Amino acid sequence: MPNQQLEPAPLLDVRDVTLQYKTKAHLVTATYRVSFQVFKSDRYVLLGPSGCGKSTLLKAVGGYLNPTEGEIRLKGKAVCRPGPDRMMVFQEFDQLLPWKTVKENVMFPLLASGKLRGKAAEEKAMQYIEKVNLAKFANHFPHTLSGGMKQRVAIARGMAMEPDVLLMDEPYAALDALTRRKMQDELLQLWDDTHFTVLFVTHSIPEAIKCGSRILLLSPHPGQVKAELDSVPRDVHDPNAVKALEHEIHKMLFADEVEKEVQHV
Ligand SMILES: Nc1ncnc2c1ncn2[C@@H]1O[C@H](COP(=O)(O)OP(=O)(O)OP(=O)(O)O)[C@@H](O)[C@H]1O
Repeated sequence: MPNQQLEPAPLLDVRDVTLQYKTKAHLVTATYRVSFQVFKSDRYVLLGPSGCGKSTLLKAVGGYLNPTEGEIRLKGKAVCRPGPDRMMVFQEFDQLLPWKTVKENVMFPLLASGKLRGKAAEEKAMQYIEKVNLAKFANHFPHTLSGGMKQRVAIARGMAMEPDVLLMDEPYAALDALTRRKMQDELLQLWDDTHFTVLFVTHSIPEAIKCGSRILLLSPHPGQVKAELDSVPRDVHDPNAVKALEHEIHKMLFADEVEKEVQHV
């Protein structure tokens, strides 16, 4: 038998996906024929200007919105509804249940989905609460935590389900710059520990380069794929390489606007 080198199958395959919202007065096309593939352990970033459909794409991968055109497959199976194999972390701080402690919040989806029960759910929850450095706060209620800590609980809750892919919608958008940087470092540390697969939405170019391994650039509304790039590998500590990629991405994202501006002059 010839020794065939097979390409690994993508974990997530988004193919020619057009997403639309039907309102009473309008039909809004959020993305137009977007395709990309996410492989196991990718830190895959959707990057683009406000309104280009990043959150809508994430919602569709989450199964909350079905494509008008195209198809989304996870491990080869078409996505058509939400499922515990895709856990979503939102940007809002108040995504935790205020009447439950940190531990109870993290246990909640494990119990509600029937994935684990009793002591096993508690142990799994504690394992991830420790990973996000909140063991001391396991019995605290959300209102006693800072915004960054609440966000870590939300991440622990998503990760405890051990989904095939963790979906994060601008998870740090509402944090101050210092906490944001700390949270980005923590995300990367968690990734070093567990190599989870994450699909991450941001409109920050530096955040995409820092946190992502692959970056999909989307055009302004309606979002179409402009390019797909590798980020700067994390073992390359050359600030010039980062600056050069930032510049390249900026040029690609805003090239049309520059052309328009030039025409106006
Ligand atoms: N529920 C909705 N009903 C109608 N139109 C919507 C709805 N949600 C989003 N849109 C529209 O779809 C387009 C894409 O929105 P989306 O929120 O996905 O963009 P985004 O890239 O995530 O933006 P941002 O970076 O500002 O969060 C926008 O034109 C938006 O106005």
